[in-house]
This record gives sequence, C-alpha cells and structure tokens, in this order.
Amino acid sequence: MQKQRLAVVGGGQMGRALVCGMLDKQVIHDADVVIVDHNVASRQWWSENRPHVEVCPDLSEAVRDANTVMLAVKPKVIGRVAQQADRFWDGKLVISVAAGVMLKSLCGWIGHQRVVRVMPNTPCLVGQGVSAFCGADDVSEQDSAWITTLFSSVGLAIPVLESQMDGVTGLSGSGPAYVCLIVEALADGGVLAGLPRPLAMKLAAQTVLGTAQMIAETGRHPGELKDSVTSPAGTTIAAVQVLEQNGIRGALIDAVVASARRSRELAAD
Ligand SMILES: NC(=O)C1=CN([C@@H]2O[C@H](COP(=O)(O)OP(=O)(O)OC[C@H]3O[C@@H](n4cnc5c(N)ncnc54)[C@H](OP(=O)(O)O)[C@@H]3O)[C@@H](O)[C@H]2O)C=CC1
Ligand SMILES: O=C(O)[C@@H]1CCC=N1
Repeated sequence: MQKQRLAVVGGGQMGRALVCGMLDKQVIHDADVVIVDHNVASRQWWSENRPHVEVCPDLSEAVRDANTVMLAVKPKVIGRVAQQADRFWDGKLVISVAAGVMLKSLCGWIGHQRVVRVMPNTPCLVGQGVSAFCGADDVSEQDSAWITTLFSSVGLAIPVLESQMDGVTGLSGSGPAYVCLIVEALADGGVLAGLPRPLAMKLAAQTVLGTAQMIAETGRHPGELKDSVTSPAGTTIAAVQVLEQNGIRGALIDAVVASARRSRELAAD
C-alpha cells in the first residue's frame, strides 16, 4: 500500500480523540500526521501533549504533502475551509467528521467525489469509539479499506447509508454526553447516600462500562439483563420504579431524536 500521510484540519476535541487514539494504536505514526489549527491554544495543546506531531496554522502548507485530509472543524466553517483550499484537493481522499454536512455539499466545495463522511465519537480516544461512514461516488474499495483500517483502530467502524447519518449522530455521535450525564448523576446519588466522591465516581463508571460490555459480549437483551438484577421486593425494583415514574426512557428517546433533528438542521444552516 502507498505510504499514507494524514493532514487533520481542526485539532480540537474530535481531532484529538481520533488522532491520539490512532497514534496510540500505531495505525499512524507521529511522522505521518500534520495537524492544522488556527487556534493558538489548540496548537499549544498538541505541542505539549504530542510533541513529535507536526502542527501548523496554515492549511495550504500542510495539505500539500498529504494523501488523506480529515476535516474536523465545526459544521458552520467547513464550507469556508473546503472552498478556501479548493486547489489542494486533487488526488486526495477527503474525510469529513462534521455533523449534518452532506456528501453532496462536501463534494461541491471540494470539486471531486473522493469524499467520505464519518460520524465518530469521543471514546475513540481510548480505542472504544464507534464510527459510522459513507462515501461518495469516487471512493474506491481501497479507500474504504483505508477508512476501515483507520477508524477500526479506535473502535468499531461501520458502513452506513447517508440517510442513516442523522440517527447515528443522535445516538452514538452525541451519546457519550448522555452517558457522562448518567455517570455523573449516579455518582451524585452515591454521594447523597454517603459515599466519598472518588469511590462513587469509580463505582458509577465501572458499572456503566461493565454493563455495556456484558450487553455487547453476551448479546442478551438489556431487558433480560435488567431482570437478572431485579429481585422480587428487592432494592433494584424500588429504584426502577423511581426511574420509570420520572420518564427516563422517554427522556433518552427524546434526546436521541432531538440530536438527530439538529443534525438534519445543520445541513441547511
Ligand atoms: N466533539 C464531538 O464529540 C464530535 C464532533 N464531531 C464533529 O467534529 C467537528 C469538530 O468538532 P470539535 O472537535 O468538537 O470542535 P473543536 O472546536 O473542539 O475543534 C475544532 C478546531 O478547529 C479549529 N478551526 C476552526 N476553523 C479552522 C480553520 N479554518 N483552520 C484551522 N483550524 C480551524 C478551531 O479553532 P477555533 O475554535 O479558534 O475556531 C478548533 O481548535 C465538528 O464538525 C463536529 O460536528 C463529530 C462527532 C463527535
Ligand atoms: O454536538 C455536536 O454537534 C457534535 C456532533 C456529535 C457530537 N458532537
């Protein structure tokens, strides 16, 4: 395979989770990556935390030598970034991780169809992310294989239809925030019940981690696994009653749908 050089435009939250995760898994190496970020604080973060990765403020310089360019800037600026650099995209595979921004728009700005839209999530930082992707017309099998190699190094990489991208964004793209709220609230509950904060946080995070792993590894339905915790007249059913009275399932369903709706709106912004 041709040697890959990756330029990442936008070294913020998602750029960091992806690149640091990929570097840790050694699917890419320090010398093969350049981060482009106009934000001084962001460039400083890279210099302090990944001192061997090249960082620069200038898009043109970095893109020149890359054969893959990942755009990890906010949806409202991605059009400007893509058009600003339109003469650089020839011969390069372009990846966008921007929520809501459609392949049709990306290809129009970039001027070719070798473009992949990916919706990753922040647990890529620790190799436990999930990234859904779809490609435009000129993405080759070799390109798809490279995308799969890159993103499966930091979690699951799943090809989807573009029409599924808003739902993916609502569920797994935004999902780490919902889970963090849940972990934080569980820890608060532990503190209210008298546990020290560090112990409560450890118990909350490990309970979510272990339960997710149990669901993924056993393939058993979450309802069945919930029943296995719930003794007749026991502690768990008393808590489940409180959660149901407060509409936890409806709130989570509404949250996913609200994020998916916002993703659809971003396409039109
Ligand atoms: N965060 C997440 O969990 C996820 C995010 N995404 C997508 O990832 C993309 C990036 O999000 P996120 O990482 O959270 O955003 P951040 O704001 O954390 O990172 C973007 C970085 O790019 C910089 N930047 C903006 N414009 C330019 C430019 N023209 N040239 C160079 N650098 C630039 C920003 O600087 P400055 O702030 O000064 O403009 C910032 O440092 C978004 O499109 C989002 O939809 C997708 C999945 C999950
Ligand atoms: O909040 C956002 O818009 C981005 C996209 C998915 C997760 N974060």
